[in-house]
Amino acid sequence: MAEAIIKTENLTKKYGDFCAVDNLSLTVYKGEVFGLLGPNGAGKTTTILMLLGLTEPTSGSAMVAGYDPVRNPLEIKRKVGFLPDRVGFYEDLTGRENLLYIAELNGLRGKTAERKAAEVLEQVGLSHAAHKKTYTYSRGMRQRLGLAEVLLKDPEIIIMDEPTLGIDPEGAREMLNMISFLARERGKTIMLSSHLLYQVQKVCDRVGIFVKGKMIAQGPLEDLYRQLTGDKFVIELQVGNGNDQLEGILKNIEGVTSVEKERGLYLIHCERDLRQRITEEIFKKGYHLLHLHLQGYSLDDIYRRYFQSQEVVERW
Ligand SMILES: Nc1ncnc2c1ncn2[C@@H]1O[C@H](COP(=O)(O)OP(=O)(O)OP(=O)(O)O)[C@@H](O)[C@H]1O
Repeated sequence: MAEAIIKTENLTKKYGDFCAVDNLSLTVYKGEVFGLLGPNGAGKTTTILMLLGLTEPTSGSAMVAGYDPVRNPLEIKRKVGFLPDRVGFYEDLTGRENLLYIAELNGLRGKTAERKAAEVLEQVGLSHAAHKKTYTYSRGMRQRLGLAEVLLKDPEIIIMDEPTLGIDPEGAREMLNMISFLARERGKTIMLSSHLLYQVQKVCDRVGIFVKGKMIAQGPLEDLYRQLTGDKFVIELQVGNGNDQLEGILKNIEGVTSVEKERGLYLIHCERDLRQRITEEIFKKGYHLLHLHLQGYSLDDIYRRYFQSQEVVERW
């Protein structure tokens, strides 16, 4: 069975009467990428700060890599690397010099420190900029240098607050690839927070969805999607020459459970992925296919359903 490496029970943080994190109970397993997802102000950063022992919970408890962040903040600092959403450096030093400084603070010196700095710079794709002063770095480069700093410590767990925020799409993709690599190839456990749902969904094994301090759902995206829709598959179809018979034709396909029509788009609910079968049938009947799409386990779909329907949010 997978080993829990982060576990919180009824973790709560109040600022006066305002509850920033409300009875959070979550488990993150060793080696997984867990996404803490939700809009701005949902309580993601506050949760991270509690896990790092940087702010005390009002009530509830947390266990991170076997330690209680309130009682053992130094152990947590040793085991957990943290990449904040804005990383600070000594701007007049080069990337490499900044790393050597951090290496020294972590007890690494001389050739060992230099070797390690070169290694992590290589890992984050910054070798070419190692000798440039950090004030010349772009935001994406700063994030990568921040990650290099984290990797110097070789932590068991890496927590990242909005790792792709403000980075161009190419840079964001590279950052996400690095996250995947660190989890899959290096066995790191990664928790990241984000409100950029479509971006991070590809790398997260499981996600927790946060709204107004409450975690309203957690699990693999696929499960969350199924819980929400109750369907296994929904296929969108649009044809150029639809007529009254089409709905009946679609309903008659074996495996189709129901068909809805929404502004010229047919939503075909099916027991399995019937795209090929549907395509064959509509061609056979002489319809012109304009659009055929299997609604995926997209976080955007989940986000829309949870957040944009005020009714649902209130119910939760
Ligand atoms: N020190 C504080 N004092 C009072 N309220 C705070 C404090 N820190 C955070 N909050 C409030 O707690 C709520 C949660 O903030 P938090 O930063 O955890 O959200 P978030 O999900 O990380 O969002 P963002 O991405 O915008 O940082 C917000 O409404 C914020 O204004």
